[in-house]
Amino acid sequence: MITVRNLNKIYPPDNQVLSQVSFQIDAGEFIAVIGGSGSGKSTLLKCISHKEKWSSGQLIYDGRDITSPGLIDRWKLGKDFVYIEEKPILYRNKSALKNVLKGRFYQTSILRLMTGTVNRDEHVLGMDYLEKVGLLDKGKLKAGTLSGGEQQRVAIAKALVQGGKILVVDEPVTGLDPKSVEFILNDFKSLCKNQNISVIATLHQVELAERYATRIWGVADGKIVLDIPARTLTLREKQLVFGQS
Ligand SMILES: Nc1ncnc2c1ncn2[C@@H]1O[C@H](COP(=O)(O)OP(=O)(O)OP(=O)(O)O)[C@@H](O)[C@H]1O
Repeated sequence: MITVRNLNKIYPPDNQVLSQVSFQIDAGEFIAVIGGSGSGKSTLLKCISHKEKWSSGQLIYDGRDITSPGLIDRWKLGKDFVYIEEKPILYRNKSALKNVLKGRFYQTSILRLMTGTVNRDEHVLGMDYLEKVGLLDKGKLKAGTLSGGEQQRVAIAKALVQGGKILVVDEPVTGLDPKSVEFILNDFKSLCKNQNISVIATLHQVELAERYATRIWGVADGKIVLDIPARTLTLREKQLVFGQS
């Protein structure tokens, strides 16, 4: 579904953060990205989701080379690839439901976008997605009053309403309590399995990557040095990714 060849990212003037990164991603994969601090994980995620401009590299998506996307390709990239940051940007004073429905941007008329009105069908749709992430009873609450884990789940529901096919999520469970961690990672697992969505998420705890993901990427010095189906890593593999300690 996605093929990336020789992706390079250089921050000016000469900080090469990603070097010659190549990979393929299939629909339905849950890829956990692990690696030491400063190894380039976030930069890789931002490049995959086109939040950051690439310095060079080739991108093939759904069989089309869109390395230099035109207007329509850019629209498709914006709809299909959703980047969710550690602390998702939500409208804090708007309800969880209204935040989720912001994902309808790509399907809503300009008039309704401007007036912010929500019709019955949209209301039901938004509540359906809130139910999928276990927040049915929180739809009316202001996003700013929700916990960190609940805000993450609102952002996930919004991405699903948008019709996102590739969720790129930076540190989705950092700082969350164990119950929220389990909820979110199980949610990713079932989205991949049941809806063929691909999830690429950085995880700081190797055990979580081993337990929940289908594939593990280990990043060191701006390269993917480990790319394996998820399983318990050997000591040697951990050393390859994190160095000797
Ligand atoms: N906007 C930027 N401008 C210049 N350099 C940057 C920028 N963003 C990241 N970098 C550099 O890229 C390198 C990798 O950063 P990145 O955030 O991708 O690492 P990371 O593996 O996600 O780290 P962490 O686990 O600590 O979040 C760092 O040396 C950082 O200073």
